[in-house]
Amino acid sequence: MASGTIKIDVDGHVATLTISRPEKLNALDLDMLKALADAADQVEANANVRAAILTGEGKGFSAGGDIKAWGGMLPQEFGHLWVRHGHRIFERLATLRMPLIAALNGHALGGGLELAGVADIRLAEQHIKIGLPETGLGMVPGWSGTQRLVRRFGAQAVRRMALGGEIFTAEEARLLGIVDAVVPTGNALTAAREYAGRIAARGPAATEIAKLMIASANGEDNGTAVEALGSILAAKTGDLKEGVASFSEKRPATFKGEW
Ligand SMILES: C/C=C/C(=O)SCCNC(=O)CCNC(=O)[C@H](O)C(C)(C)COP(=O)(O)OP(=O)(O)OC[C@H]1O[C@@H](n2cnc3c(N)ncnc32)[C@H](O)[C@@H]1OP(=O)(O)O
Repeated sequence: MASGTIKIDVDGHVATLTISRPEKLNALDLDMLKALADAADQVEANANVRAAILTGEGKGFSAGGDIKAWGGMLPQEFGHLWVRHGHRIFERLATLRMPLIAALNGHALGGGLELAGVADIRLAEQHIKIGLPETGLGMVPGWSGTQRLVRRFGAQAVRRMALGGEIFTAEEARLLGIVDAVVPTGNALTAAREYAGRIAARGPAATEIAKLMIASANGEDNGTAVEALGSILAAKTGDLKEGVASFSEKRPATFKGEW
């Protein structure tokens, strides 16, 4: 039986994904990773969705990777099943076509902060704790805490959390640029819905394109954003229509250079 689920609710142009394993503060094990990937696929397949929200059920956002799931894992399993697999799923979420807002209703620690880090905007309730406590367990941050979070939050903030074990309040995290705004306890989801409505009212195609361009400028994409934009552009040309038609009609293509 799966350990927990990701609940999906779509309201108008906004999808809300809720990490639902409240009795373990939404700690993430392999089942939960799979559920996150499935949820990303579902939301992205819905052409009506222009903004998404990620939040947690109960009092946690996510207390990170499920420490108890590590028991008995061989080092190579840890590397492949846990870390590399997690990378792929976090990358899937970071590259959702629509902006993603993390509504931090509770603590975001370790893998929970790495998960919050895939979002485009982070809104945190005032009482929550934010940190990367892994080295205190004899482990390193493994779901891009030393990579994506360094690019997005800056190396110094990550050094303080990962090397010094500092746990930040929401306000400290805001001052460091880790979260974008602090809201009263109980208000993260409402604030995220307001922000999502603001995004959804803007040009959806332009917003998607801008998200790709920002990822590229921030060195997050290994060139794939340029490839995605180039494919969209090529797909709109008359040349593609002619190329596909010529293939089906088994004749040489006659290109007119139609953009
Ligand atoms: C690649 C990724 C690596 C990682 O992410 S490593 C993990 C990094 N995260 C942490 O080190 C945080 C671990 N959790 C905590 O330190 C504490 O929790 C909190 C400070 C977040 C909250 O403390 P309190 O409010 O007292 O709750 P509670 O009784 O400790 O937790 C409630 C239940 O949730 C389980 N739980 C919490 N975090 C995790 C976790 N990361 N992995 C597995 N289980 C977790 C507990 O064990 C317990 O469950 P039970 O009632 O059955 O004992």
